[in-house]
Amino acid sequence: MSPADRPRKSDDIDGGWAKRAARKQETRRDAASGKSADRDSASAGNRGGQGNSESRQPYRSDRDTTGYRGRADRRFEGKPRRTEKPVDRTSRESGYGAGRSESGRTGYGRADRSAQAPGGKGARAWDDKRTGRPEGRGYKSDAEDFGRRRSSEGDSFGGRRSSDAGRSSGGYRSDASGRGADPGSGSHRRRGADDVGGRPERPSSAQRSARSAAKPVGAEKTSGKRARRTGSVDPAREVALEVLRAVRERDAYANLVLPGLLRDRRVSGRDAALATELAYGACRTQGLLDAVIAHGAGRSVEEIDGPLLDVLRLGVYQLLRTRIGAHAAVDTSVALARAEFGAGKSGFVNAVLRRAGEKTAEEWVEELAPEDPVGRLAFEYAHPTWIAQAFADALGARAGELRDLLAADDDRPVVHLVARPGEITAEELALVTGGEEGRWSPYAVYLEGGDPGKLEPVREGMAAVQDEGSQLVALSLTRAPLEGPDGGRWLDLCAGPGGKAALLGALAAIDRFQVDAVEPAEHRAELVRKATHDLPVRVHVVDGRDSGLEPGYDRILVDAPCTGLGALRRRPEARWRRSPADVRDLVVLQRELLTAAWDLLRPGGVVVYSTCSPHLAETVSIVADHVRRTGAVELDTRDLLPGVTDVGDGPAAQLWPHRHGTDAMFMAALRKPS
Ligand SMILES: C[S@@+](CC[C@H](N)C(=O)[O-])C[C@H]1O[C@@H](n2cnc3c(N)ncnc32)[C@H](O)[C@@H]1O
Repeated sequence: MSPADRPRKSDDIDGGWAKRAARKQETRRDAASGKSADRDSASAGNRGGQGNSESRQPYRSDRDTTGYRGRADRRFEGKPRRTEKPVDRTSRESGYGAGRSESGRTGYGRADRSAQAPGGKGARAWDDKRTGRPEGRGYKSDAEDFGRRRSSEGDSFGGRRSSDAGRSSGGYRSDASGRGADPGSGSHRRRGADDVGGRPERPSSAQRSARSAAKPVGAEKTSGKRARRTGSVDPAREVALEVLRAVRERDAYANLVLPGLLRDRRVSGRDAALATELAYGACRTQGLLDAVIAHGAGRSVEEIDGPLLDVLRLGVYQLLRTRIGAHAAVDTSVALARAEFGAGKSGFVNAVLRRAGEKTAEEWVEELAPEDPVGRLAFEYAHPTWIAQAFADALGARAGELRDLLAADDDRPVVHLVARPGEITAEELALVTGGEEGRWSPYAVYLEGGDPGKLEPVREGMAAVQDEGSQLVALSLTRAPLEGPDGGRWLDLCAGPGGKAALLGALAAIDRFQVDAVEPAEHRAELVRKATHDLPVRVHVVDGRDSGLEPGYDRILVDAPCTGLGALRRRPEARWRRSPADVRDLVVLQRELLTAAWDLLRPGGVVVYSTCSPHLAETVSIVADHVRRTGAVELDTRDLLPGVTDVGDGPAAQLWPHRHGTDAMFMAALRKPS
């Protein structure tokens, strides 16, 4: 039986988690104060194969009546637990249709208005006029709730989509599902010329006072005096604009830049949530936005100055993909442009946005999308056509699911945690975090919101953020049947940043096995070291194609460098950075890495080849070529994923965001004939 399949849930979880967390803290304190290493090793558990038998089943033997259950009950007293609440998984995981309106609009207008005028009566009256709700009916608290939420993209900040907020905050749900879900109804859906026509509405006094503290983007570099004088740019949009600029000018990753900016500018709560939505949303939908901008400007976007284009993208995103009021979208964009470039260019921004606001997103799709079905869907869901085509090819006979897939790809992913085997069970982790146990991996927990970095089990290294699909890849390696006994030599040939190496290491520790982890990039190797520091994992900073490691491994994971097309939802700008040329380059490396792994594998051993891309050239083509060249025996990978449905016709397995709620991970298990 592989370690992954051992009984994992304690009969009684009292004491286990809390006691182990306390031990870890004690160990760290002792280490800091130089206390005996003997006691450290005795109390910290038994890593790296040096331990006693407790390391094999630590959470079974580890009980304490003062422990976990009592503490958890006290800690979560009065709070609803997600495990006790029926959850509409289908709607959350296939996301788009239920979670967002058909038009892709999100409910950020509410948060936005609150951000501009916290509790401000003027802004609220305006809001209520447009929504038809009785004045003052609780939108502020909805927005606050929304502001506290986060996405897995945002690392430490960010908001979840309106529908998610609605699920937990009651009042907002009917609003989102009623008005937002129907593309043809509701006061926010269609904006006539009166909404955006003429000059933008003068902001309310509450809006003006909330904005007055804001310092315009790039004020120091560009037009500081003018910017300070106008003083009408809100901090959320300033930050979002800076993210767009960093992505465009420096090829930065939005989800790496944003948290630092929010911290530096002290933007938090609702403003942080709004900044996150605007920055990520505008990055993600760039293709659609640019088509509308080019149409409105009467020239291609390449002919528009980059910084000005950023302002336009931010504005058009608000107009087409959020329920932020048209006048607020235009007004704030014009203010940003004026602060940055002066009155002349702000007039250009005003004109382009007015044109963009003359139609809904659906109407722009009707007018501007290509006619072929894949190109049209790609345009509608703001994906490059070649990527949508690659998805359709990988879906094969079920290419009819392309719309669902693209929609799920546009949705913010739910945060998945992995409960480190031997440290904490998924059941315990779900209770501690208020999360929900995963559907497919015995170690997965879904988190509704919040910053996972602040959770105690994560801080203590007992759990980590990891997509459930990635967990299944690591588990499939440990479950694959070998010929002959497992000698306990495992290899992760492409390990950085170490998510799968950590799960493999935790499972290996239970059997006192050893994992070698290869990563050629030093900074990524350092991340592997951090992720696996208390596990039996040795990190080698070498090229996997020429590692110099001793052959004879029982199990090898080749989680190959790939285009990442299966994880686009995690990297807002990624889809516009990739090109078909990347595929051509990467398949060469992928083939070479799989060959190198094969040479390091013992007869009867198993390689799992995986990618976070469903592109056929990176997946089944690589495997078929390898089988042809080496005579590898292709195992039925579906057998290694018990309970996971709908992963294809085999022998390889393909996960999908719209079917499984995971990244689109591909995996194939290959055994070397004895
Ligand atoms: C898809 S990522 C692996 C993710 C990792 N398994 C995890 O779960 O955290 C691919 C990794 O392969 C590394 N890589 C790139 N070229 C490589 C090579 N020639 N040999 C080994 N690893 C390589 C990349 O630096 C990257 O960290």
